[in-house]
Amino acid sequence: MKGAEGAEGASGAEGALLEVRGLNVRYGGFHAVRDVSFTIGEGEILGLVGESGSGKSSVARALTGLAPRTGTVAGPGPRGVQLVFQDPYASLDPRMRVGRSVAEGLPRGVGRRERPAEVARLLELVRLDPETARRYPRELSGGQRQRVAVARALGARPRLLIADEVTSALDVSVQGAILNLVRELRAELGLAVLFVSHDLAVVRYVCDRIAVLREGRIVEEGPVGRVIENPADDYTKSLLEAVPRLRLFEHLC
Ligand SMILES: Nc1ncnc2c1ncn2[C@@H]1O[C@H](COP(=O)(O)OP(=O)(O)OP(=O)(O)O)[C@@H](O)[C@H]1O
Repeated sequence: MKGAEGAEGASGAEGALLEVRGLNVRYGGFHAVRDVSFTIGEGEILGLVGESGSGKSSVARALTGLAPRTGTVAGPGPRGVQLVFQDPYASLDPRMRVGRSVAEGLPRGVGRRERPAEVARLLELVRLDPETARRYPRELSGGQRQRVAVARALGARPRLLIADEVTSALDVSVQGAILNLVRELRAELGLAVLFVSHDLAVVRYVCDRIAVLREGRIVEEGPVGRVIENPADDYTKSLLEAVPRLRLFEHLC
């Protein structure tokens, strides 16, 4: 539901896919996310950055109902937003073949007979051989496992993917391939992404805009180039100074 305030001049709010206003997350007496507001447009990739403990995962989890929240979240319904976590080792059931894990993400409307073809389509979408369906997670590399987790999330045909530190558990050599996959999925499916990461090099490579979170509040938000080249906030500057390898992914562009 759109707020009644109407034209308040917030850039991008018009026609936004997701509109978050005054989001708060409290764990008992601890106030982890404080009055956070942002929008994500159709097919847009918004980076959410900040140091450990700044509240990034709490925002991601609150948007998918996994953390307690107050505030307004207007956007796609529950199936329209899917979350992919940092650790594909933990998010895939080790006793389940990949095909079954991916099939679990499909809506009920997909009949039993259509499922194998749909699973194959999803595996191809994340650049995995459909034969991968017969394998177990332990037989795959970390990058392949993360692709399986993305395939499962895509089964619900989301309009927004929340990617929470999806490259952090991977070798640097594999990170770029997963980042390229995120960009390709946006181009092919028009998927919007909330890309949560502590790594500004990663965020710079994949995002259109970034929002910087500090102690639960957004201290700066804007186009990724502007925020990284010319940060307005001292905290953003200190985050940038802590990242010695900002150019890492440029060769992939
Ligand atoms: N379930 C919980 N109960 C109590 N406190 C929590 C809970 N989850 C997170 N917190 C606290 O909320 C704050 C924000 O945590 P959150 O995981 O959202 O931060 P983050 O920026 O994602 O950090 P990291 O990158 O280390 O995961 C931290 O101080 C954390 O200890």
